Amino acid sequence: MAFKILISDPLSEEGMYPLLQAENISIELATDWSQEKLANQITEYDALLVRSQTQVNRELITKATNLKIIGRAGVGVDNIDLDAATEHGIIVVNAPNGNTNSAAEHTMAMIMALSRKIPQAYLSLMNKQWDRKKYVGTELKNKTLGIIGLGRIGAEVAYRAKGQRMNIIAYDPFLTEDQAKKMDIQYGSVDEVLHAADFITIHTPLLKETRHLLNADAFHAVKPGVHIVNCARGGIIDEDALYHAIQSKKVAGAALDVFEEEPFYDHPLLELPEVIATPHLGASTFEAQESVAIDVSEDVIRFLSGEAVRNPVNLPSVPKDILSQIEPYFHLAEKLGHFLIHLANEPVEEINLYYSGDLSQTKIGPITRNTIKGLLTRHLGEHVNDVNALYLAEKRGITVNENKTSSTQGFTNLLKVEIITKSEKRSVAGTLLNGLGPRIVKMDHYSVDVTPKGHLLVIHHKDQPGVIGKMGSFLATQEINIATMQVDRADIGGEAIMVMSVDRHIEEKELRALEQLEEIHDATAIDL
Ligand SMILES: NC(=O)C1=CN([C@@H]2O[C@H](COP(=O)(O)OP(=O)(O)OC[C@H]3O[C@@H](n4cnc5c(N)ncnc54)[C@H](O)[C@@H]3O)[C@@H](O)[C@H]2O)C=CC1
Ligand SMILES: O=C(O)C(=O)COP(=O)(O)O
Repeated sequence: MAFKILISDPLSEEGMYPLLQAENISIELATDWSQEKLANQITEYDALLVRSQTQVNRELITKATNLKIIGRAGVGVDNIDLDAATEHGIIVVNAPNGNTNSAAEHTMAMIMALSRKIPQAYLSLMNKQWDRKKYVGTELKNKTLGIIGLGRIGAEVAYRAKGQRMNIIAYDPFLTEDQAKKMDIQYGSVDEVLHAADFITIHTPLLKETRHLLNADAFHAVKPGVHIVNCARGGIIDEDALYHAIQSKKVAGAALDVFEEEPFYDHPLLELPEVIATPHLGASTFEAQESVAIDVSEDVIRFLSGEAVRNPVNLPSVPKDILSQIEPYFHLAEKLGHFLIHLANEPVEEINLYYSGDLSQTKIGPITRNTIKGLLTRHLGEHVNDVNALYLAEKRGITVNENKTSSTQGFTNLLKVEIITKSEKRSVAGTLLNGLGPRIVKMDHYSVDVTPKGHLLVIHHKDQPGVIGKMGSFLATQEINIATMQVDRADIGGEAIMVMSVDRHIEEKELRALEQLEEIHDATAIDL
């Protein structure tokens, strides 16, 4: 199958090399397309690659009926409606590491340009002014740099600023006092950072909690003469509040790379001589662009080839070593879910998963998602995937419970899936046999040994002589060949089951004809 990839923001050509080399992938550049054209054409594409410009909003996602993956060649995903992507089963991946250095270096360049008024002095010189008094700056040495958000970029900025002999005070909800000590920086709350810092730099994502984090109240709390730097996201600073804080001289200056609305030309902030600005250039280096484009291209290729991605945004990421342990169970889990849903005669209200043996020792979330995907696909179709499976279950009011148990029933690993409907409880259990692959080993309270593959026929019948013969004759008259057969019963002469694998799909009318046989209670065809 050939996949079509649309690239709607400028990506490094060298970084696209993995895509150009991949088989079955065609690329189209849409960097000059309007949002309207994008919305009209997006349905043709399997993957969309963007940076920060393209607005991947709900409207676009709703029209993207074939889209499977959105790749963000960079960190911030605030231009992508993640909820809409998840609801539509579209995985979002980013490239979180490739531009860290560049963003940190740009931040340092901004801090230094701001402290020494380099852009203003340059402009003045270009206007044939030789003004040495007006552009007297401040040293960084022994000044305090307040960092809000000490993630990848914030930490790199701290490291570099220490090279400038600055004192660092930082706040991050994940930063402990111990960690701060190890990094030889001071730990502080947001208020403490605001009070102590001569320069404040922000390195958080734009979230509900960080929107207008630096607002009029914050500018009220800062040290007079503070310099503000934002190379993270527009919207974290309230631009009007910053304008007033600079006008009132509470804030001495600001260096801004990002803005609430981009492109950003007409805001009064840009008319203030204390403000220096760049047009969102933090990640714009050859090195960073090549790196993020390679990372995101490789993840898109992995995903389209059915492999696990490295940098998922709307799925919890799983460390590589754990993923290699659990990936073999994905197939078993999906087949168990798909098998079990055929046994439900009423809407499912609850799904319980019981993990035992080796499985009780590992990360089970991704296995659960694959089980639910298998279960829901029967009625919801192929758009269910491990990105939206849990969301779709929840939307339908189905409760999903995961349990780890010690009861292995003799297997080294066992996954039992149970569904509860208004009036019944049905279950199926499977294992991964070393070297032999997945097996279904239990159906309700019956023991079986079935490879979850191909066309299966499940029969509930009365345990009495001749039933198997009758079944065989009936199938023979329909020219249905039996490949394997399993039988189990509760008690002699009581309720029994047969699970057969057969060579073709069994039609509904053939199932109903089977049920006309006296000893057969019900017959279900399951194609796995
Ligand atoms: N200007 C540019 O071109 C670039 C901008 N960025 C932006 O820089 C920001 C940081 O990127 P990374 O360091 O890679 O991300 P990261 O995820 O490694 O770090 C973000 C940190 O912010 C912290 N945080 C979250 N809420 C907070 C709050 N309320 N107060 C304080 N800290 C909070 C998190 O705990 C995390 O440690 C992102 O917004 C990203 O989009 C990234 C690359 C280039
Ligand atoms: O990675 C990020 O978050 C950035 O802001 C970089 O944005 P860009 O890819 O240069 O449009």
